[in-house]
Parts: sequence; C-alpha cells; structure tokens
Amino acid sequence: MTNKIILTGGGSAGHVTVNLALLPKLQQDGFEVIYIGSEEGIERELIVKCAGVRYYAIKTGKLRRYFDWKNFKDPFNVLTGAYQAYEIIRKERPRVIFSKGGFVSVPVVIGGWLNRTPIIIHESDVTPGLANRIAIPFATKVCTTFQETSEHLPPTKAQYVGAVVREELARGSATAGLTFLGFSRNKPTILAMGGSLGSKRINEVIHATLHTLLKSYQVIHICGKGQVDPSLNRPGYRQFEYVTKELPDLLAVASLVISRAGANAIFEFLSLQKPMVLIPLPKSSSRGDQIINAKSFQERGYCEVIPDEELSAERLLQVVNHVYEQRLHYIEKMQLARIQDPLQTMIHLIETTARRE
Ligand SMILES: CC(=O)N[C@H]1[C@@H](OP(=O)(O)OP(=O)(O)OC[C@H]2O[C@@H](n3ccc(=O)[nH]c3=O)[C@H](O)[C@@H]2O)O[C@H](CO)[C@@H](O)[C@@H]1O
Repeated sequence: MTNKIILTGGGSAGHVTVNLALLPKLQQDGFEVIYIGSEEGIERELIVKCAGVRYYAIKTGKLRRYFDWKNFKDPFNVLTGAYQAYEIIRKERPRVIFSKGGFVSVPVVIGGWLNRTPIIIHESDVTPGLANRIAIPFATKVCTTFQETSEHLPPTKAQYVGAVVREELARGSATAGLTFLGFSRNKPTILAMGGSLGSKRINEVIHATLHTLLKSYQVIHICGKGQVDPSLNRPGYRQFEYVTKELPDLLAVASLVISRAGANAIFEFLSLQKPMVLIPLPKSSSRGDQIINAKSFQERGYCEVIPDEELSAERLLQVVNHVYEQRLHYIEKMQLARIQDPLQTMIHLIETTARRE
C-alpha cells in the first residue's frame, strides 16, 4: 500500500504557508509528500527547497474579477491542468489530497475527485476564497482557521482547527536580527510589509512618511518583488523584496508591524504578540476578506485598522505613534488569545480521511 499524500496550493505565499508547516509533520508521520503547483508561482520556489518532496508543475488559469484578454485563454489552461492533475493522481495513487487553495488547486481538486481520492481543503480567511468555493463541493472536509467560517460551509464538512503558525517564527533572535540589519538597540523598530506579494500603496505611504518615521523608529520594509528602491537607502532603514530564513530574527526585532491583513501573517503577529497597524486590501481589488480578518482582530483589541481609502502619510504616523505608545495594552489583549496548535488535529484528520487499501 502506498502512503502518499498530494499537497497543492499556490499563487501567493499565503497559499503555501500552511503546507510548509504541515509538510515535515507528514513526513515524520511516514507520508511520502508530492506537491502539485504551477509552473511559475511562488509555491515552486518555496517547495523545491524542501527535502524529500517531488514537485509536479501543471497549467493553471486565474479567475479574474476584471477584464483581461487572458480570461479567454485561462479556462483552457484550467482544463489542461485538470487533465494533467488527473494523470498524475492516477499514476501516484495518493491516499489523500490536501488543498490550501489558490487557483492552481482547482484543477488538482477536480483531478482528485475524478480519481475518487479523498480531498481535504484548508481555508485561512473568515470567508472562503473563490478557488476554495469552487472546490468545496468536491471535498470531504474543510479545515478552518476562524470558528465563524463554519457559517459559510456545509455543516458536515466544516472542521475548525485554528491558525497554523510555522514553529521557526518563534525561534527568532533579536540580537541576530539587529546585527543582520545593522540597527541600534536604542530605537524601536517597525516592520512594514504589504502581504507576501508586496503592496505598492503601502510602499508609497512608507516612503512618504520615512523621513518623520526615522526620527523615532528604525524601519524594516518588505516591499515585494522588483519594488526595492536603492535611492532611499539610509541608516535605520532596510528594504527587502521578500524574506525567508531571516524572517524570525526580523520579527524578533520588531516592536510593531504595519501590514496588510492576510490571514496567515496576522496570526503569526498575534502568536508573537506584535502590536499591529493593519491596512486591509480594499474591496476594489479583492473580495474583501482582509477587511473581515482585520475587523475580527480589531474587535478583540489586537490591532488598529486603517481602511485603504483613508490611508495617508499623516494618518499612518498618527496611528503608528498611538499603537506604539499603547503597545502594552495590545500585548495584554494578545496574551489572552488562545492559540491552539492545529497541526496535530490536521494530521489526525488527514489520517482518518485518507483512503485505506
Ligand atoms: C492579495 C491576496 O490575495 N492576498 C491573500 C493572500 O495573502 P498573502 O499571500 O499575502 O498571505 P498571508 O498574509 O496570509 O501570508 C503571507 C505569508 O508569507 C510569509 N512571508 C511574507 C513576507 C516575507 O517576506 N516572507 C514571508 O515568509 C508570511 O510570514 C506569511 O506566512 O492569502 C491570504 C490567506 O488566504 C489572504 O488572507 C489574502 O487576502
């Protein structure tokens, strides 16, 4: 009997993070892990670094809310991807498929369903994303990060597991981070990031406030691919496109974060008790999931929220100063949060859902 599992998910790091945390646990548990992702997505870069995982690239298409000529070609790519995934799954005969969402997961779920393979889906946001909404009818179970997500799911499929936070993030060292950054111990540090792909809007506002921010703080700025502007380099300010192995140390240095409200990132900040200024992605460029994520955190007292439409240099400065001055108040609230470790629950669910031959 094979003991294979297929993982899928991609498009942005948010759709790979849970898989990255789950992967070593599955391997310890005796599963052979196979990943199906896209040809060019961030998942390929992140997964091929993982030992013992075979990666299959398939074609995929994006389902856009706006006009693009690619909208005519992409349905064919999804069909080709579903055929490719069907063939891979037929050949590999996994016991189960675990899908984290993102567009590449749609053809994999269809290919898995055609092979009658049990499918588990994971949803990080309060409301399911489009790819997961398409996939849910084909799934056996849907794991959720937020308890309230079950309201949007068939009751027999919903399974609340909690937030997955990569273990290594808690092992950062502030001393190593300060040395790496060349920062001083005497000034507080802000970590600003615009989600895993970066945010032009947040970058512009950080640049506009930089001069004033640097009078009181040091700033780590994760800008996104191709967005680093070397002309802005100065003492106390470091820019990165994307950070992998140094992220735990950089988080250990940060006293406060400015961020979009992607579900994985905000639970990571919560688990590390970092007071947050969240600027959720607006409805004009998303389904509004981050607005709901941020509201849920604000109601619990973990953060302040600046709606994207109200974002300006002045507003950002005012809110950052407020959150920094009141940081102990936010930390106290975050200390009360109950963050359970969902990995064991998920492994158990995978074991009990997987096909037995
Ligand atoms: C534009 C978009 O569709 N965003 C969605 C995407 O966000 P996005 O891909 O930004 O995902 P998240 O904010 O949830 O997670 C980002 C992940 O990338 C990691 N990271 C980030 C920067 C970096 O330099 N290094 C690094 O490792 C973070 O630690 C985190 O684990 O998925 C989230 C989870 O479904 C959704 O809530 C977001 O709405």
